[in-house]
Amino acid sequence: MADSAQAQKLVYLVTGGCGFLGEHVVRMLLQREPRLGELRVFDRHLGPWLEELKTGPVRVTAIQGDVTEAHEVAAAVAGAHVVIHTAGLVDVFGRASPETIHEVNVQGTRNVIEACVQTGTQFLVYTSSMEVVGPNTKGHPFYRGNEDTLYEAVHRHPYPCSKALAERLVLEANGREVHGGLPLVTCALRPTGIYGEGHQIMRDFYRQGLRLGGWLFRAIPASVEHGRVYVGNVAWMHVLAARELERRAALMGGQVYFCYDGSPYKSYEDFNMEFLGPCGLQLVGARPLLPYWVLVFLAALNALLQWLLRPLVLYAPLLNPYTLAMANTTFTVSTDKAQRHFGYEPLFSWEDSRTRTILWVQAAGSSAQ
Ligand SMILES: NC(=O)c1ccc[n+]([C@@H]2O[C@H](COP(=O)([O-])OP(=O)(O)OC[C@H]3O[C@@H](n4cnc5c(N)ncnc54)[C@H](O)[C@@H]3O)[C@@H](O)[C@H]2O)c1
Ligand SMILES: C[C@@H](CO)CCC[C@@H](C)[C@H]1CC[C@H]2[C@@H]3[C@H](O)C=C4C[C@@H](O)CC[C@]4(C)[C@H]3CC[C@]12C
Repeated sequence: MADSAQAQKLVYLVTGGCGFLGEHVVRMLLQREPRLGELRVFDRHLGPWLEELKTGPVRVTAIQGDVTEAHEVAAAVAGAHVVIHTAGLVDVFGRASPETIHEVNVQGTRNVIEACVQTGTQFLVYTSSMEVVGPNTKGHPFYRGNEDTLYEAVHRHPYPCSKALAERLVLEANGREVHGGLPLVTCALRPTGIYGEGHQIMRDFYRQGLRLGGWLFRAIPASVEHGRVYVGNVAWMHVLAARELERRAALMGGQVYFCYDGSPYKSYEDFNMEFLGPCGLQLVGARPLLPYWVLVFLAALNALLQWLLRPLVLYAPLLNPYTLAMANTTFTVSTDKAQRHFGYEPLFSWEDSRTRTILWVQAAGSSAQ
């Protein structure tokens, strides 16, 4: 007799499935979801690596589409059992306009929810962000916080504003009746800063260090702790949450979960050195080389230049008032809610996550030369 895993094959849709996190979610589903019958990968830009997945036992369907186009989303969602909505415009550098960020992150999410309701898809996992909570614009520390920790969430930047609005839409949609009469079950996962294979900012820091002869210069005090999580564990948490939403709908529906693992709490720069150090870079200075007010001045200058140059050229450096505030504010998470609600335990140890990331940085760095 066929067991239940064989009896019911499910159709999953991953929006943003060709992004940094999305690719890991896609690969994780193929490796670790026994009930997977078809995997739809929806993205504005499809990756060539998808081709190699099409030869495996699970049907992989690549769909080029835009989450801001409601009809494209509805066509992709129709017939899917589960949607993992990870597509988003991640921009804290001022590359995209606030309107575009809102359109993709908020309207795009609204389109996904409405598509679920119209077509009868019952389970929706949303990739939110720690930034729906903080760090806030006042620089208040969030130290080993959990989902119930009181914190003054004050957003001004378009990216966290959009993620907070989108998360609220997803949570409020929990319980809505979908086509066919069943209730929609939703939850939101809030990763801290994700790292791992495919992390473009890490690669950029590496290349910058190489250009500077192997040196990086400390700008942030080592005492500021920043939460980070390995991409493989974030992907695993999505797969588990999606799997358990059906069985534990009453418990998980409408809930948020911080996404975390055993990665050490460190400053943003010291954490990056865990990977960049073994790749030959050195971080100069036990303390920041420039006084904080100089960084504030440089960040403000960058913002001014960005505004002045906008009609002519896109000037979007790493340092701006928002990224400086983020890097300079302690924000760390410590929680067992995901473990209690759906049995999440990190799949990759810190040592494993570190080794995998180092190997990737080395390969990404050498391919750039
Ligand atoms: N990177 C992090 O540290 C981090 C932390 C917390 C949460 N997140 C969230 O995780 C998700 C994935 O982030 P990422 O770091 O992998 O970013 P990414 O830019 O690598 O991936 C996003 C993907 O979404 C796709 N996309 C963007 N606009 C689209 C549109 N209009 N229609 C269809 N597809 C579109 C992109 O092509 C890309 O493949 C985002 O929702 C982000 O807010 C990221
Ligand atoms: C002042 C610089 C000296 O070296 C350091 C600047 C670092 C910043 C570029 C990054 C510091 C914190 C990062 C963000 C954080 O990890 C969490 C995020 C949440 C996620 O939803 C998207 C990415 C990001 C905003 C991430 C972006 C880069 C930083 C601001």
